[in-house]
Amino acid sequence: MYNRYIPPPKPAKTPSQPAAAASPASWSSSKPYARYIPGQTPTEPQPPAPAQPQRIVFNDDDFPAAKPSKNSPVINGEHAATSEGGKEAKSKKRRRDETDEVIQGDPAESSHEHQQAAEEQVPAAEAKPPTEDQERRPKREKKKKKKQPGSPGVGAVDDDDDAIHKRHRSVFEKVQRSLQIQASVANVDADDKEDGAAEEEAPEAGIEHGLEPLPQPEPVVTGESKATYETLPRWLALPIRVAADKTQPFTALGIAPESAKILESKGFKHAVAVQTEVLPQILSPPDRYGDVVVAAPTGSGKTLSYVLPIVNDISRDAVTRLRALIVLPTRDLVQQVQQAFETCTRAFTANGGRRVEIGIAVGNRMFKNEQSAIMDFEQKYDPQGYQRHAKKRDLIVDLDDWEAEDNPLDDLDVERERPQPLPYHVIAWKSKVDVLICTPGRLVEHINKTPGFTLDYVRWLVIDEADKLLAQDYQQWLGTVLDKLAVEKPGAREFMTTKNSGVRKIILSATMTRDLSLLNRLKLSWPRLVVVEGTKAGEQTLPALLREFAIKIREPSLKPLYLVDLLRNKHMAPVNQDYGVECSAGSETGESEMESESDSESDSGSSSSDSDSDSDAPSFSSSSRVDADEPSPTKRKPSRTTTAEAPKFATTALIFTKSNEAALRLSRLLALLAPDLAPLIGTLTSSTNTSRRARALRAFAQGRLRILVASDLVSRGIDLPNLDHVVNYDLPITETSYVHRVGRTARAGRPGCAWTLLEHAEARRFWRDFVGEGQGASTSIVRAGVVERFRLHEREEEFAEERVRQYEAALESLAREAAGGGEGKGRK
Ligand SMILES: Nc1ncnc2c1ncn2[C@@H]1O[C@H](COP(=O)(O)OP(=O)(O)OP(=O)(O)O)[C@@H](O)[C@H]1O
Repeated sequence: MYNRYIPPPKPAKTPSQPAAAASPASWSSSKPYARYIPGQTPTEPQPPAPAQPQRIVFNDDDFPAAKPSKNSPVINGEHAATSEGGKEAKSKKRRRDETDEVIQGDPAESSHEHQQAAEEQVPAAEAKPPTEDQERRPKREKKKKKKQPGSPGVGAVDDDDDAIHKRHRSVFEKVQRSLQIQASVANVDADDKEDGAAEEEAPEAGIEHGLEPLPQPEPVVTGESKATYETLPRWLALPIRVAADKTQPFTALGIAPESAKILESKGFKHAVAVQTEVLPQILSPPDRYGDVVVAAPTGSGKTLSYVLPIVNDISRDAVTRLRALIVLPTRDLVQQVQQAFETCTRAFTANGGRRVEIGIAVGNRMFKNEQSAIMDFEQKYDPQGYQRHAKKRDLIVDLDDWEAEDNPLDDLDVERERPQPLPYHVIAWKSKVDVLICTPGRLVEHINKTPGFTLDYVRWLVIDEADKLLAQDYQQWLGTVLDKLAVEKPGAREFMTTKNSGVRKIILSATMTRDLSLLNRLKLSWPRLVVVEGTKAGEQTLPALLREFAIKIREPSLKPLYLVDLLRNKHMAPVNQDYGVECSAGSETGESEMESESDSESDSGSSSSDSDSDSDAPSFSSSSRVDADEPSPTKRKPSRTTTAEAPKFATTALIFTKSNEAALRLSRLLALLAPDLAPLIGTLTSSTNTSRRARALRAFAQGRLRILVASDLVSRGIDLPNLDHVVNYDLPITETSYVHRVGRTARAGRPGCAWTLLEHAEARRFWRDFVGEGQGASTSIVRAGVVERFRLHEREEEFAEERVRQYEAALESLAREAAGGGEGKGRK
């Protein structure tokens, strides 16, 4: 900021004063700096004219090259930045400023001056500070002269000399102050370095150069206040909780006694926890309506909780129409749920209800065959409709001659393949099924391509394994289906047991998402969330009777040998009563040892495993068909391999690998390393064709296969009756995946064991993310017990050389087979 000084009125000058000052001698003064003197009036004696009479010019030597500065003020229309000559040049500019302009009071400028002045090294003796008035006066006078160019010069020159002196003093004073400040700053820095800690210096008295800190707003105080509102919708924040051990007779839940009796004969004596809450939510008229979301652990009986009420409802309808859509992520699950529906249908038929027709839609058979399995037609007399049809058909015939490649009416190909009506008749389509159980992709295909396929009458939509299906929206299936379900046809969606109409959605998973953006896509109406007690939002609860073990793999290159040893270990024993042996983990003495368990007596090679199974355990899985021509899994014989002696592998195990390829390879390697187990090993991958998979599952249920090597294809939903052991040969990627994998055992209130093989690099992740142990650990998995560390081998030297050689030979053999020449190619 520049303030102009307004001096008091100037006294009149005597004629003698200006003459001396204006003489040429005064120009050659020894003073280092001279001052611009305006042109003289013609009446006065003229001094020898300098080259540039308007201004004193300084030698370039005095001002080495300087960089332009944008802060430099404009002088005579020429920016100071254009002058060259380094810092001295700035001084020059500054001096010009001082003589040509009155510039005062700008602290920043003042600071700049200090620096310049310091560089000039002016003797301290001259540094007597003038008063402010003295300092300003010459400038003011100079201004005045500028305004009156013709005024006499001698007195003015004297005044100017004084002013110059004063001005110099002012500059020197500033230099002194500046030097003092620099010295004090340097001292502080030195002290700081010496002490190793910065100490607060008392503020330097004197000029602050306008560097006071800007006023700052008050710091925001971040308290630990809690939100006064719930971020989740009410139905999600306040679920309906049901105790895990709750049971109730089916009759108390609205199931007719005759049906309950049939269910009991199938092994379903009473409703288990999740069913006790979900059945009334769906069955009871008329106050209960709206959608139901179910989050309950693996193997807790979620399937029956929707199958029973849906069959109960539909069995009251007189006509077969597509009333229910059940969407599942895999074909194997579709077949398994089909079995559950068949079982329940029998129960309700016994009660006098209409037989509910069940259909499936998966990608493992010809689409045409599937179409004809779910849709039927009849000829209906309708002359007008026939006319319309004939017109359309003629159009198609004409188009047949049209050989354009991009025939815009190619869509009518579908029309061509339709059955043709009799004269004066039309084709009336009708559904052959009441319930369609399907994978999402195939469902969309039927919606788009199957003549007469309509969702107009659908009033139940079930999405099982919902978190998976929502996360991967195959062919935008959900949007397509919901759009179709939004179509209202009067009376089409009326429920038989209530006065309600519309579509009811049942959404289930053991690892239900709480992601609202995903749940919102379901367009739920009046939803209720049912959870089994103990499950909190975001938690994934493991079955209560599951025991988990972790095995350290010291030599990852020999991992398959560890697996063989685990399978042969005495702790790898039957844990379900079908085999007549209690859970044996940690129950035997021998070379293997449970690190955290004391041993107790039991014999994994118990002869009781030879006896026929006599369990009442119910099951409706595809692998346990109850067809007349096949033995019931609940009455199964343990195995053809079971003899009077102890079986080679008395228990059952499902081994998970990271990929299809890994599963196929491990399966073959196991057979090579343990030839005696080879006939008991099966493989389940998505690259195995569906009928083979179904055969393997059936063989497993019947005990002909006892070891299944699988990819994550079967990690969800698959119900393998009496599966004793799950082995994580490869560590799963997510907690959710772990929960589903190990949840293949310890189902429906039975015990089971899960074994995880851990290479060194995986151990940390496992204990931290899946178990919740160690620094920074956190897991969403909730377990009743602890994960036990299990040591397979006692000796330091785990595998004898001979075994390692055998292993290498097996690997070579595998490589030969992979190259196409091996014998074992194409096995199970
Ligand atoms: N009321 C019941 N009484 C006895 N057993 C039952 C009952 N309900 C279901 N089960 C049995 O429990 C087992 C697991 O049932 P289900 O497959 O429905 O579990 P789930 O909760 O769907 O598991 P996942 O989440 O793994 O799919 C099945 O073998 C089934 O036969």
